[in-house]
Amino acid sequence: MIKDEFFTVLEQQLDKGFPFVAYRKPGENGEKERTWALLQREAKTYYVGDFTESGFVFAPFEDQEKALIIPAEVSDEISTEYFFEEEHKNVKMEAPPFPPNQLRKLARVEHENLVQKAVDAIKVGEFRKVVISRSEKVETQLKVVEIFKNILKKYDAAFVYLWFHPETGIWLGATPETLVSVERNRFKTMALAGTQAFHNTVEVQWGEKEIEEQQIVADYIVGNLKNSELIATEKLQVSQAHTARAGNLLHLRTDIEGNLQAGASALKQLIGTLHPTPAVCGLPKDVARDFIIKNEGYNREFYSGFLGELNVKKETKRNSNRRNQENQAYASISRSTSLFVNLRCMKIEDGKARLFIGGGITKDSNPSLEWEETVNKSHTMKAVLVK
Ligand SMILES: C=C(O[C@H]1C=CC=C(C(=O)O)[C@@H]1O)C(=O)O
Repeated sequence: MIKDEFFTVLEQQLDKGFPFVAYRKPGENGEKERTWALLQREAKTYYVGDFTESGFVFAPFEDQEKALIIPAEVSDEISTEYFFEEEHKNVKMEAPPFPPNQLRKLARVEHENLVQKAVDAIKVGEFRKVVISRSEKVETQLKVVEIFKNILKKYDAAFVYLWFHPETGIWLGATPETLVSVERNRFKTMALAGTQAFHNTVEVQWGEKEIEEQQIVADYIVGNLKNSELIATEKLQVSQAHTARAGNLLHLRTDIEGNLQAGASALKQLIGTLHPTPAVCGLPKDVARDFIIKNEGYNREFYSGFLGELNVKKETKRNSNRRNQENQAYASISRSTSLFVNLRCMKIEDGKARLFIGGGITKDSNPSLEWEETVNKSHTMKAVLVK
């Protein structure tokens, strides 16, 4: 489908009030060459049951039972060509001129106080790490589809999306974090944490605080996978932590992959094991989650939940080795899943954008630097709200 037609169809779907998602995946294998959309044919609400369904899922931070799905069988799929422009890639470090300074001062004090409270709780041994977040409302003159086009233009290394559902409203984002991808029985995940601003190079030094913060995430994921009986432990591969760019930011990342045991409930259990990771919640998970819910003072909704393709049909052409069929290509159909953590995202409310941003707190966190980090992270979405 040609680009203009693709975006017109999205606008029409919004006008009708029917659920849809448009997205582009990062990654190799030409995946980022196409932008896809799944358009539900009616306004009905569907929830994920046992994760054997096929479609696109959108799950909140807190209650996995409330994960919505746009099922493949009641939707139409369309796609258009890759849409990324090199000159838009470098996000300006200066934020666009919003919101008003007074509001920001108050938000800063509140955020720094909460970070300090978290540091104090860590120092007395209540938990080791917690992710503290906030939301911020900003003006935008752009229509939703124009914002999505900006996201497509700027962020080629992220999973980028525009989601609409009458139950959730409109969400957009450009996330650097994979929750899990599964193809046949092979799964991949990552431990992503630690942040610094990108200044034209990925050859950077990391401080002790960031190294520890990311190590906690990696150890947690690897430890839980090994204990879960869901995977073949001897096949688990864990990379060294390396620097990965996400727009105007850099993070530390460990890649983890392995083989998933067979069984209909394996994917559901794997997701339950991984979500929410200490990259968005904390450690130990339950105590950190309680601290977040009690203290953050707002509802995260779908921020730091997860989203993506669930059990979508994939056709791969292979050459048969059988003697009398030599070189004859045959297609095999498999199912693949690509789920991402919903970070660097926003919700459109009354024509304004509500941005969601957070950061990992450990015993060494400095409240004022943590505030600055959320401001830097907010630029990922602010940069697409202006022409
Ligand atoms: C929680 C967020 O980022 C996570 C992912 C990467 C780095 C993070 C950090 O350095 O704190 C966070 O754990 C967010 O962007 O809102």
